[in-house]
Amino acid sequence: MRTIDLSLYLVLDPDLCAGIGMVETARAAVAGGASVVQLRDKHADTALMIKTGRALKAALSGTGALLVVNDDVEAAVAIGADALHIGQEDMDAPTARARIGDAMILGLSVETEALAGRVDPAIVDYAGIGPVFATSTKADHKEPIGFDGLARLVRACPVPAVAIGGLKAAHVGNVFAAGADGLAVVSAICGTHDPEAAAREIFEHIRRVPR
Ligand SMILES: Cc1ncc(COP(=O)(O)OP(=O)(O)O)c(N)n1
Ligand SMILES: Cc1nc(C(=O)O)sc1CCOP(=O)(O)O
Ligand SMILES: [Mg+2]
Repeated sequence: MRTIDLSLYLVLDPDLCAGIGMVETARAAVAGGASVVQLRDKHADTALMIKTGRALKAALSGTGALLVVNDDVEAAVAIGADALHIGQEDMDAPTARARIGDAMILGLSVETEALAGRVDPAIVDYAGIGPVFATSTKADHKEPIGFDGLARLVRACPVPAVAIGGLKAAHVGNVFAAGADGLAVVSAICGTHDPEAAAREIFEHIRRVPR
């Protein structure tokens, strides 16, 4: 059984993290309560993804936090990442599963109710659902779905779900009320003057959610 604690899911951005770097940002966020760290670098080639991913894997070792690699299946396998995350336009889920084997967690982006209903729980372990709000972090994001849309997609989706897109600490209650298992954030942590404190603030909101 491939399981993942989606409660506080940090997605790294090399530009927003430029001050202290992605590895130090990840370390700080995990100290503040992040349960997952995704390496997302849209400009890196596979060699750089592998180099950064290995450094992240070493930094996360022993913390319990999981390392996810975005888009690059070859890098995910070479790093020995805990998970690969793909979008609808990256690769189909059966192909990704065949490439990563049975043990690695597979996450899939889902932007509509129809796509949520088509997720195969035998292949995909969690869904990234969004964008909840418009965000400048991802220029090519789809139409925002809001919390009502999030709730609809979560209901239609047969696997655990993490909400993404424009989310901040103040949204934690709405995210869990919509039925999601956690929130994925970039700018709420990356590039803040104190990523550990930023993560801790979100984590404290999560701890107070009645579950
Ligand atoms: C947790 C999570 N959810 C959604 C995405 C977006 O994936 P995708 O649609 O493939 O877009 P890019 O991130 O690759 O630009 C994600 N990365 N993580
Ligand atoms: C990486 C990503 N994927 C999205 C999606 O909707 O699939 S939105 C997004 C960026 C989220 O950044 P921020 O937390 O700074 O708004
Ligand atoms: Mg992608």
